[in-house]
Amino acid sequence: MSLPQIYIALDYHNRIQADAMVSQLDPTKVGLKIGKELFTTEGPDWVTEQVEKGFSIFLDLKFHDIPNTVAKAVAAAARLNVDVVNVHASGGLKMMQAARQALEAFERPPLLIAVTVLTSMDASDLADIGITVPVEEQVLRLAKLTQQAGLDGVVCSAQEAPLLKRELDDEFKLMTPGIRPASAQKDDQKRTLTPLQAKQAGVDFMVIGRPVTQADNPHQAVLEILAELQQG
Ligand SMILES: O=c1ccn([C@@H]2O[C@H](COP(=O)(O)O)[C@@H](O)[C@H]2O)c(=O)[nH]1
Repeated sequence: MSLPQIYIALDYHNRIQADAMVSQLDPTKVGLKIGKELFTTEGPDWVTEQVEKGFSIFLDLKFHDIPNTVAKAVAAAARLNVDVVNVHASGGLKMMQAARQALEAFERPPLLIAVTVLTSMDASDLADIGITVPVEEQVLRLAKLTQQAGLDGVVCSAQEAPLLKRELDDEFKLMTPGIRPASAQKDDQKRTLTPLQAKQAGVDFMVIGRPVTQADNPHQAVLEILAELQQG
């Protein structure tokens, strides 16, 4: 089964808001990205409801812990029949290998990807945590480590897609948040591209949240993004 090109980030506090949004979305056109806030409030049953409606789900819980804990968390996520799960690459090689191994028992495992450098960070944010190399270098380093651990791809900015597609296996998937239509505000995102630019940069999947969820007409906002992508 092929996965949708766009995942809508449902950063809502509870199911009342999220259900209202989901009812405007077409599971044949977009997937849903469920993150920490909604998952913590509504839990796995709400995720299962969305799977049963036919949506492809990216469960974006960004696990980052000791290898044993992450392996068990990733397996628990896979039992929800979601299509994509993730960890933080900065958890290290052994943590990622343990996560990979935990999915071996599944007949149809989700894609397992790792966050490189959050799209809300730039070089000065990296310097704050002691990383003084350019952002692209750090993203590439973590992406190579992720590939070495046998994962399926990374979360990165679309800005890094040309570099990663050049340096890594073409099958290695790129999931890119920080997507902003030209008219949208950047919010807390620092490394952004428009949907069309991201497509032309070679990304596999895009995550789009506020430009859709905060739009006056979310359904129309999705249609406009899909139309933009048809151009490229
Ligand atoms: O590097 C990352 C990793 C994850 N995210 C998540 O994607 C969405 C983006 O939402 P927008 O409203 O389009 O900014 C959000 O849920 C983040 O948790 C990311 O932005 N960057």
